[in-house]
Amino acid sequence: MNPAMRLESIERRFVQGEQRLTILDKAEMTLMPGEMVALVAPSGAGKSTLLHIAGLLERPDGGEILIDGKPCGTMDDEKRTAMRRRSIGFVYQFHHLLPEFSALENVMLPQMIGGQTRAQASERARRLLDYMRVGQRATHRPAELSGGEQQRVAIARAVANSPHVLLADEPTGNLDPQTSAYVFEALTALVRQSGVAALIATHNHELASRMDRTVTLSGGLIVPHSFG
Ligand SMILES: Nc1ncnc2c1ncn2[C@@H]1O[C@H](COP(=O)(O)OP(=O)(O)OP(=O)(O)O)[C@@H](O)[C@H]1O
Repeated sequence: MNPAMRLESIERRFVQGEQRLTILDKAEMTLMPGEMVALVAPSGAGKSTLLHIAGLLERPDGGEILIDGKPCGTMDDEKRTAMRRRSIGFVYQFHHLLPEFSALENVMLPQMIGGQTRAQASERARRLLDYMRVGQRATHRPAELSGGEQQRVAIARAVANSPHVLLADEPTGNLDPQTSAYVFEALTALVRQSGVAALIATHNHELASRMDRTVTLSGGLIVPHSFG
């Protein structure tokens, strides 16, 4: 089986005034299809930076990102955008849904941008919203949904184009513990059912311990993390 994503020798540095920060220093990681990996690291360690690089939103200073075996480092911006739309789904801490569109339309949009017809997009969006148990709220706009419902819609949108890699940055970070557990369960079920490879940054050790493995950032490297 080929890895869904492979990070090779990734480097990322920031210069801020006198300060030179090395966030990633020849960092390596392999994500296999269907694997659910927690990324746990202190604030400021570089979790978002890593997710942005893995998601082709930001270019590293060095190294290579392979999605489904295809190297993305030398792709121009247009090809990277196409690869991102086709192969990568994102979930953020705050849902980032488009406020003027309904839940259904929010899940339809990426599919229509990807070339699906309105009817195809609508059918899949309905199925995904039902699966996430927010089907009854399909016509609601984001402001008319609870925080947990917004996140479940955002997860449905992230997987709408059947990505091979799902990247999530604190997906339950702004939810109360009970809602957080509920949203996490729905996310896990979707990951298991779809076979997508998921890398999920979280501060929640309990949720992290329920994933297949946990990694952290140390000395610019991605290393296995164990609790305790
Ligand atoms: N564009 C930038 N310019 C300079 N420094 C940056 C830039 N982006 C991030 N950093 C620095 O890199 C470090 C890692 O930031 P990042 O947002 O990846 O951390 P994080 O682990 O996601 O933190 P948190 O858990 O607080 O969200 C931080 O110290 C941050 O200040």
